[in-house]
Amino acid sequence: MSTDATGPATSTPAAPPTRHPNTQALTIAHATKIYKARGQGRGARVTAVDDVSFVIEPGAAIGLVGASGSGKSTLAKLITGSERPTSGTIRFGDIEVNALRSGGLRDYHGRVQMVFQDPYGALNPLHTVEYTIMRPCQNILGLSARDAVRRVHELLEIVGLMPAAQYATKLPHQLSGGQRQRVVIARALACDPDVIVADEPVSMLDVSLRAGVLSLLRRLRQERGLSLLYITHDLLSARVVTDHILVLNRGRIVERGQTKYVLQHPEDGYTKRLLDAVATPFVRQPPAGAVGASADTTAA
Ligand SMILES: Nc1ncnc2c1ncn2[C@@H]1O[C@H](COP(=O)(O)OP(=O)(O)OP(=O)(O)O)[C@@H](O)[C@H]1O
Repeated sequence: MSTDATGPATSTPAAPPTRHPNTQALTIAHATKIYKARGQGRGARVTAVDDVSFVIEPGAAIGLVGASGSGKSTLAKLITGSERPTSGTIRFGDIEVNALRSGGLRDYHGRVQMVFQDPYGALNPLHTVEYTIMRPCQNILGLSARDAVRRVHELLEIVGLMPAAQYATKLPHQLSGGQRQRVVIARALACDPDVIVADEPVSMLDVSLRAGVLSLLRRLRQERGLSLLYITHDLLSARVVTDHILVLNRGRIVERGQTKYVLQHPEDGYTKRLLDAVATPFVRQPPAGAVGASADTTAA
């Protein structure tokens, strides 16, 4: 993986699928993040993440679930290296994320990619789909312009935007929310990451578009061996894409285990309240053909 972000390497051979099996675990050990509290006077502090430890094994899909303000996004920022923990460590294989500086951090971002909540704000309205996805192919993988275009088309097909040529020339405002989120996911896949951290990736989408994006994430994980950290306040969607779940309350993990088991047998009162806030009968016994069972891969 190139550390040179100055532009495409014109002598790079044909754009191959550069996927290599991910063998690295992402290890979060005793991570704590304390901020100065906003608007609460001098010296006031808020502990956004409090002594959190877990491991994302290669190919695992972990759900990080909690109500608003529980610390989910802060934890995502610590994992992607955009914030440093007050104490504790984040490691990817033998890489200590907190110690990375510009070039190392750029390489790390090639391996651990983020998909944000807002597909409307995540894309530059002036850039075509092709240009948006090409840039990481060139900057991080070092592909030539021609090879990057080829890879863009391959990625558009992977995320179900077909025919790729039709979508490549579009601007964001010409796409639905679900299609935009697929472009965001294609961009995240462009540099062939090992891990995707998806922070509420469907919460801003119309309900009718959510199933398609969730099944895409599930399929990508199965087909490409990606590890996934799926962050949400919505236990139903976590059930669709994750095997294991961590429940976060006020920065602390209050419950963890297999997703299906935790949803059926919650032990912590906070998890029970989160579950009560959704359609409990659905969680316990999903009907055939429900969102969680959908194999939809259409470009919603
Ligand atoms: N930069 C910051 N400065 C001060 N406090 C912050 C900062 N970022 C987050 N916090 C506080 O840390 C706590 C956790 O916030 P965080 O955004 O991580 O929660 P969240 O679970 O992602 O919430 P939401 O689902 O609403 O996005 C909150 O009390 C929040 O106000």
